[in-house]
Amino acid sequence: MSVGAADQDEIASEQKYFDAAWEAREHKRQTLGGAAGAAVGGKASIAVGQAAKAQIEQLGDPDEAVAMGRFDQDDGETYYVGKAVIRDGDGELLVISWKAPGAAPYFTASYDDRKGVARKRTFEVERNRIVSFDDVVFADLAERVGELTALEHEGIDDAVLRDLEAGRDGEMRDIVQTIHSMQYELVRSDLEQLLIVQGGPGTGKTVVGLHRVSWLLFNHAEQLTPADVLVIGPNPTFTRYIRQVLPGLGDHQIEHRDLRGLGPQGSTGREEHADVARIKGQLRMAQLLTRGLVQRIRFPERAAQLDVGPATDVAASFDRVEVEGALSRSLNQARSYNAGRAAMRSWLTSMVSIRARRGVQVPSTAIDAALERVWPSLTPQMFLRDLFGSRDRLLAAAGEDFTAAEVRMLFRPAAERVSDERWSLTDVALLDEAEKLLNGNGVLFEHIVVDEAQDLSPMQLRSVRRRSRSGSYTVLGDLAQSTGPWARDSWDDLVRELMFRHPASIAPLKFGYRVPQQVYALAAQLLAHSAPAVEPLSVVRIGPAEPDLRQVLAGELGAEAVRAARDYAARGLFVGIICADEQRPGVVAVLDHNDVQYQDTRVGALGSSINLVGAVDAKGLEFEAVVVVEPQAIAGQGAHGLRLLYVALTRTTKFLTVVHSGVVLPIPGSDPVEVPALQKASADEKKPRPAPRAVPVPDAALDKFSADWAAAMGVRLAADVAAAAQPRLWNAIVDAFADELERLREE
Ligand SMILES: Nc1ncnc2c1ncn2[C@@H]1O[C@H](COP(=O)(O)OP(=O)(O)OP(=O)(O)O)[C@@H](O)[C@H]1O
Repeated sequence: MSVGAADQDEIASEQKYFDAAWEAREHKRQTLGGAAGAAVGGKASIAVGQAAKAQIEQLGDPDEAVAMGRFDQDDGETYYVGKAVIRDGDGELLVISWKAPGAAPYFTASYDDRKGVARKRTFEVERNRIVSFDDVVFADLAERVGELTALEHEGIDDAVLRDLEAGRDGEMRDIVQTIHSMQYELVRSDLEQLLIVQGGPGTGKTVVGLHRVSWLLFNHAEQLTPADVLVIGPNPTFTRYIRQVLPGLGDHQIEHRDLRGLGPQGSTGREEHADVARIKGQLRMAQLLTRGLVQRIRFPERAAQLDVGPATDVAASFDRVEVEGALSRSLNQARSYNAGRAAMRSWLTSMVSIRARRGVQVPSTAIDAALERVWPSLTPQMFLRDLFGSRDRLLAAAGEDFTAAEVRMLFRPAAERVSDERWSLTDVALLDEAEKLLNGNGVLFEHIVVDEAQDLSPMQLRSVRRRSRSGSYTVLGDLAQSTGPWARDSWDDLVRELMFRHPASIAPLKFGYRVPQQVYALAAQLLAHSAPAVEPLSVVRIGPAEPDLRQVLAGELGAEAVRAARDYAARGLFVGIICADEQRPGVVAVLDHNDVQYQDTRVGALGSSINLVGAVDAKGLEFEAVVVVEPQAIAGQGAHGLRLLYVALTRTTKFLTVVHSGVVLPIPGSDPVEVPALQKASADEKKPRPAPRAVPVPDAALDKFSADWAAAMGVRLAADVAAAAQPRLWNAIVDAFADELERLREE
């Protein structure tokens, strides 16, 4: 219930409390600011200054309200809950942090399990001024249990609905004030696990993942610093959309990366056929790369010996047997290609100094030139360009794992210069693999959040896995939105690829916060055809309008879409035009012809008014009004086009216009799907909450990982040893794997 005029006294008294807390917080900010400013020379002084700065950041914005709610316990105690803890001059707690265990009742109390809470109050504020508040008195709810709406049953109160009505722009906001108890349980669940959050569009997966990071940093400060956390999203636009959430929660310097840049070289938009993308996403590519790289280490064909120094003045010579012996030893002892190369260089340097004529100084360039002939210096980009640009190299590296046809598909002419080579999204994971083979593992993270994880290929998962120190992840995704070459119908393979050391669990989120009832009723018609195993979600609110379905001639799709978008924008709404690739030029032509200001999200950011978004890139984003152009074309984009259309139709928080040339939902005649609507459901329809599903950890999880590693490193090559031209070298490779396995076991 909301306050009326009679509650003004109550607001005034609350305001006094807010004012006092604000004074205390700002006083602390000033004191800390003084400490930060005074920290000039000296290590200790700088450390104090940095600590002070970090504390200031955690206080949040001076304009922000000191608290978002409070709860009154049965024992008469009242706690105000805010983003940061605030104490008065005597050290008395005025506000507790939402992340503190003591704040849990604010999020978890319900009418049937009050957790000792009599009343929960949620404030509506403008800066630090209280405008209104909503009270939930749990005893009242329990008394009227028979009359409760389904929303009240589920603990979704007026404050949530009010929050959802708020305007949207190009940046995601935090939801601290209204985190639902199911979301809160996920936010605070164990650090030491692979947690997979499966939920339909707009169920709050992303916000849950980000709030979980903030909660974990606060509650596991001894184990986790901001530098230990990595957040991975699908593309740069999405990363920009979410990147203010954690700073808004007081957590700065957390690394955000996107799949297009998760490696030593980002994607530069190379297009490739889905079949090629599919091959390149498979784990056997790791073996191909390993073999391809090892094959770069060899005694020069047809050469009788390896000479150091110019032909006219050779300083030292080595025969095939001794060079191959040295190559084997160097490879055997090394953890990476470049570490082996350094070992080989040391050997050459010391041997040359022994063999060179007394008094002759052999320049290091001569040693480098000889080394280059047997063990070339490579970057990931050089290595992959050479490999994909040579049928012979590909065939040799493919071994028996790839058919000749597959090798032909992998081949592409190499660009003249490495810097001109264009890289596809799937290349990024291969470049990352190459980087690991060349230089060993890079920075490791204690906790990794992976958003929109439903589309990741095994090679991309391997890229993620490589960055994990301990197997602690939060994976967010929706199987019903899984599209592309790696569309999946279960999380099993992802668990297999990512899990080590810690157990895995899959937890559902089922309440749809973003999409209004009328819009979801349309989108959910697709589910039975596109993802029959996935339950439609329960929508928490009714929107302002039915979907606006506009049929036009095929040639007028762009014009009508732009007209609809401009009308929405003229009303001050944040708009997304979502279309298939084939419709894009038509829409762009109309936008440009009419001088419409818009942002193309392909360039990596959202604008504040009209945005043009590809159906794939729309994943994870939301707008106040969405114009979906020609659903049939979106549905025709790839094998999981209906899922892509489902994504497009579920991006709006308020209005949806579908501009089509005849078909709104391109599915064979089907019965309408009953969408569970919390707004409409009666009280006794309350369903039990699904519990997180634990995925048992196979005893052999670590062994399995080791086996994968061995396979990827090419242990299967053992079979090739007999046929190999350089048996000693191959034996060394196999020995090197044994070494790697041993190291992994120790880890
Ligand atoms: N408890 C909540 N209170 C208020 N708003 C919420 C709550 N949970 C989610 N939302 C809002 O719902 C919208 C969707 O959230 P989010 O993007 O995290 O969903 P998602 O499940 O990741 O969606 P998608 O599957 O499309 O990626 C956001 O605007 C978010 O702020």
